[in-house]
Amino acid sequence: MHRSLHFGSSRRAFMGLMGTAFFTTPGLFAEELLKPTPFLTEGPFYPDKLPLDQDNDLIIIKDSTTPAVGEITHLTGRILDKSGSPMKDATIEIWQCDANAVYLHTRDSSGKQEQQDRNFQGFGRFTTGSSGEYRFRTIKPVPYPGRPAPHIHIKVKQGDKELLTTQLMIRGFEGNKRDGVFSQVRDPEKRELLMTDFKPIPDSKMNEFAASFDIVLGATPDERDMRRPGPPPGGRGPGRGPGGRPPGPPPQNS
Ligand SMILES: O=C(O)c1ccc(O)c(O)c1
Repeated sequence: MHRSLHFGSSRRAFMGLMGTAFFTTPGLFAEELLKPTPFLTEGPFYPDKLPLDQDNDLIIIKDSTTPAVGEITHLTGRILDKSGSPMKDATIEIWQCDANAVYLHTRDSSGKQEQQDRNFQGFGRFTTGSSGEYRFRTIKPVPYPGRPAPHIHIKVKQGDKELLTTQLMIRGFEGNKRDGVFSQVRDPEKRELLMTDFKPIPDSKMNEFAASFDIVLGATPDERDMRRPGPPPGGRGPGRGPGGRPPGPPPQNS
């Protein structure tokens, strides 16, 4: 009793000393679980034809000498499991519209031939090594008609398994509050987990940005289910499971 009390108070003091590092340094304390990155819909524009160049540099297609239009952004981060261990051999895919709001999808680009930036790769892939780190060079996302929150679509796979589909938003961007898709994430803490700062890189001659975004895998199907609001007043209704979703496969967002 005395021992554990003593341990408790010294642990608190230790945590105080560690400050936020305790909470933000994954893998330091195995018993601390990280908050899983929330799911968000794939949206309608995962490329229908993948580009020939699928590398992690979306600014330059193959060995072109003309870069994409837009504000160059270095997007980096780690793919972690809930206990903070890096995930090796995880493939992260990103896709986003170009600086003129055109996706690499015929349903979007066919009516926008004039405005499409043909120098933007629109889609990229990176497979992690043992550090779990990933790295992309892309553009700072821009608003899309009907999507006032600029965003980068993300999918994480391991082998044939899709582990997470989500979207990354720009922290502090004014349009975030008006975005209907992002509003599917109601919990402010979860919204926070889908935003990061896009910081100007000091002294960058090309006014580049750096954005860091760690992805934590391990959301359960219920945590991924953003479509259905909580149980209606007076009960969940017939045939609904404890998560408030009807039995059967998880809903597909469109
Ligand atoms: O619902 C839509 O129109 C829509 C458009 C673009 C997106 O990136 C998206 O996720 C949804």
